[in-house]
Amino acid sequence: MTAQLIDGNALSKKIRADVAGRTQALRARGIQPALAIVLVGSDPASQVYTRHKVNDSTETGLQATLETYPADLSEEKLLARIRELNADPAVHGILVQLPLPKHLNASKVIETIAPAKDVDGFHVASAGALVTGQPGFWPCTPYGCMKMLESIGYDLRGKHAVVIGRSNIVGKPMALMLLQKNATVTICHSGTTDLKAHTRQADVVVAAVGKRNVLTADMVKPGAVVIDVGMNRDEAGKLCGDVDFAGVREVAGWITPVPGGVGPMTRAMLLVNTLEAAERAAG
Ligand SMILES: Nc1nc(=O)c2c([nH]1)NC[C@@H]1CN(c3ccc(C(=O)N[C@@H](CCC(=O)O)C(=O)O)cc3)C=[N+]21
Repeated sequence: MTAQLIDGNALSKKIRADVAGRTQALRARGIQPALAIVLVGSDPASQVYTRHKVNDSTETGLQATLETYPADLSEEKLLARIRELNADPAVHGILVQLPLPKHLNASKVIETIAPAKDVDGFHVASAGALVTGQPGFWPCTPYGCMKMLESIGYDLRGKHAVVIGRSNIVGKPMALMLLQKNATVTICHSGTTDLKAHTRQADVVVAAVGKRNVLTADMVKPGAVVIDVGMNRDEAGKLCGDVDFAGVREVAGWITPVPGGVGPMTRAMLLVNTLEAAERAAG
């Protein structure tokens, strides 16, 4: 059996079209949804990513401004700028691109963003809202993974989901989202003994480690859904995920590719969150 592909490019296109429609409706009410992206330093990858985010936004009718600051920007100045953006009623979403230069305390910076504008979903208040099921913003990557499961009509109730990775921005929120949909959830990590024993039981595996070949065919139950959050490069410099795609696709029922899987969905969910922030502000 060869797994069916969950096409993140195609799904993100649908989501962006929906965002564009809702954005038009807001604009007709005189409200222009707006995202402020803050980039500190000149890391080339971050420059590419933030440019993508601006283009995605503009294409869907959202307004996005990219503010670039020198790498030696003081924390005091960055926090002051965030407070200004918090207070600006024309700005609905604030995204501070990560990683930040080392002299800046990333948690302090994120906690300074007003939770109502935290479209990345990284603020502790957003994390708390996810834990308790209250309205807030969900981190874009796991949120996008949930949309991928939804797109194939997958009912998580009673299913066993295994998340590999426990980061604050992917693994932990992913587990909570799966739990909210009534899956039985296991979180595996670097301290897990016998990872394969867990993944072989799983109906759904989400690989979010940041290392190649974390999940190979022998670790997957036939027919399982495999979601690959990884973003790595192989020895030829080609973008690849955490999953041995060629092997696992022969065993799994569904699989997400890299590129063209979770990445485009992450970007789409940022647009959804920004629009949602503007809709909430509009009442
Ligand atoms: N505050 C903050 N929020 C973020 O969401 C954030 C961040 N900082 N820092 C960096 C990471 C990385 N990230 C990506 C999202 C989508 C793709 C993406 O669309 N990838 C394409 C491939 C792009 C390529 O070819 O390089 C794909 O998988 O198909 C990549 C990377 C968001 N991040």
